[in-house]
Amino acid sequence: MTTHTLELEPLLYNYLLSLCLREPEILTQLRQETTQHPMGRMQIAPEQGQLMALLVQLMGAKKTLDVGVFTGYSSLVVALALPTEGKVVACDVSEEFTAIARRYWQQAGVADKIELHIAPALETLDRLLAAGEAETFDFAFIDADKSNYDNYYERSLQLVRPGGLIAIDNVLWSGRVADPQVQDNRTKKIRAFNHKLHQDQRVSLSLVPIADGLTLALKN
Ligand SMILES: C[S@@+](CC[C@H](N)C(=O)[O-])C[C@H]1O[C@@H](n2cnc3c(N)ncnc32)[C@H](O)[C@@H]1O
Repeated sequence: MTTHTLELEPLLYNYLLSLCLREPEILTQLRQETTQHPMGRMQIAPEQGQLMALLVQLMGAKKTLDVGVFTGYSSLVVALALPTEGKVVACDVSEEFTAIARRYWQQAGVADKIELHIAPALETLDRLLAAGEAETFDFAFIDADKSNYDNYYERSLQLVRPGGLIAIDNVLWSGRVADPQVQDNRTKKIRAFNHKLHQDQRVSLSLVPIADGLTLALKN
């Protein structure tokens, strides 16, 4: 979901973008088209996408998970950073949103790297585990329905190899997690999830205050 990095003043945020962003034209086109979409705010921020691409490159990742595709920014930015033989297993429930993603994957020439599963992500992740794919993934990005974050995290923790990375989006939830007055279910779920990860000795942890907050959990 797009939120400007932290509460940066627009002047500083635009400065940051102007000096850090190296967004390929195809991603700029996708971002601009998605901005016009009624649900466009669900798209990740471009500086966050660039960080994810850098992490994938740094790890030499080949096999990745994208939980929550929408119009395809996160899957496309990762697919572009993968080697030719790389693969993204992408999960979403919406044919309508992912039709846009598919169009951009084709245009970018990475459609054959991306395997889209239209089904509740939990079912897809369980099918991957049942098919013996535990510990075969290098990287997972979690950005679907917040009520299932813990389930997606637990499945991803089984699916990534030791030394694999799980990135979880929206963990700062526009600041609502820090406001004790906010007690809706989604906020409470994210808050509880953040507490759990803080204690979770199975991973090394960093909560990166980029966009809407991106937790990085490295499987020990
Ligand atoms: C925040 S958007 C993902 C944004 C995307 N990562 C990007 O870079 O633009 C969340 C997506 O999760 C999908 N979603 C919601 N519930 C889901 C579920 N149970 N299983 C799989 N996908 C789901 C929605 O259809 C939506 O496309």
